[in-house]
Amino acid sequence: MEGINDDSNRDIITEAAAMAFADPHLQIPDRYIRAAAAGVGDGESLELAGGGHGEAARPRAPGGRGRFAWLCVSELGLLPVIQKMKDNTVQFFELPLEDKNTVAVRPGGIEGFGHHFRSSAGKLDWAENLIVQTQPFQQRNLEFWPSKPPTFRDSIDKYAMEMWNLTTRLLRFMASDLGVEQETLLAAFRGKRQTFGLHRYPPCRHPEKVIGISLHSDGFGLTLLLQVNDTLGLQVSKDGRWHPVRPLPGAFIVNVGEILEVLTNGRYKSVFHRVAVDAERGRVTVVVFQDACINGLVKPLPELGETPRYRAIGKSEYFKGHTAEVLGQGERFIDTLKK
Ligand SMILES: O=C(O)CCC(=O)C(=O)O
Ligand SMILES: [Fe+2]
Repeated sequence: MEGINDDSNRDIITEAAAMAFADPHLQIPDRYIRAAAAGVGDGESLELAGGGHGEAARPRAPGGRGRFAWLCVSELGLLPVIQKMKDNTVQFFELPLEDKNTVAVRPGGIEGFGHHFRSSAGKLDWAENLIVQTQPFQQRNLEFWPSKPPTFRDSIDKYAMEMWNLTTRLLRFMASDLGVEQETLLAAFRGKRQTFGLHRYPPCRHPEKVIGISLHSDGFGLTLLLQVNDTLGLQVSKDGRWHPVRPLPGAFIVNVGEILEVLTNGRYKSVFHRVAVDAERGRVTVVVFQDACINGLVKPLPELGETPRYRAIGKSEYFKGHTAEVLGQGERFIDTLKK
């Protein structure tokens, strides 16, 4: 299977990639970024693959407007915080079930440990997850923050802060790309929810019978995904085929959520993805979701100066609609908002 970040895909470099190098506000040192673009979604999407070690490859052929759907940025000096988060996540999942169940999700609840995603694709769900809300600070519910391993809460706290910092850098870059004031985009995300999804996909000797997470697109604004190990699993849908996203050491995968698609009036696309399970090796990921809205509404940024392609909708109605989307059905709630 062709991977979206394979060399064969590296010739579709967009304007946005070029801007990643040019924008001083992003403050990502050149050496940490190699730009590569991948034809995710409609073929114009952008991927920045974080190398972190080698020389930065300059964008080769700036072309069309940058719509970035999938982006990797490397370490940014966060290494100790990232490493601690990875270690503690693995240690948590290795605990006996009774320990993990001290923070078990309650009936009808969202936060906590358990099996959070139910597939409708006729396959067995093969994952365990811990979901906790980390921002706003006042909404933290420490009942669901594991006390084992002992440094876990501190790791989550520090990682939460760093992921918000990274989000603001990315949003500044996106604002430049979109031609709006940075504050316009930042304001849509500032003070909104930040939620952690920690996932473990154990190996399965019959991988074709199980699924880690079924086909879906993310419902929040921005997703920052960190792979703890290099087991393959994440796949992106493009042109009716599934493409594996190969993990790059020291890199995040940044995924555009449906709310960001609406905010950008469809310029950035939210992509369908799913998680397959490996026959031999387990896989662990740390996923951070950043929520966004404009004065309680999900709608295109008026500052874009464009005719809105999606109708405005209240936040709670949006989440009701998105949650009702059936995993694995390949339908997106935001498509029903299109004018
Ligand atoms: O674990 C992964 O690679 C992806 C998880 C994911 O898609 C999600 O949490 O929304
Ligand atoms: Fe996802």
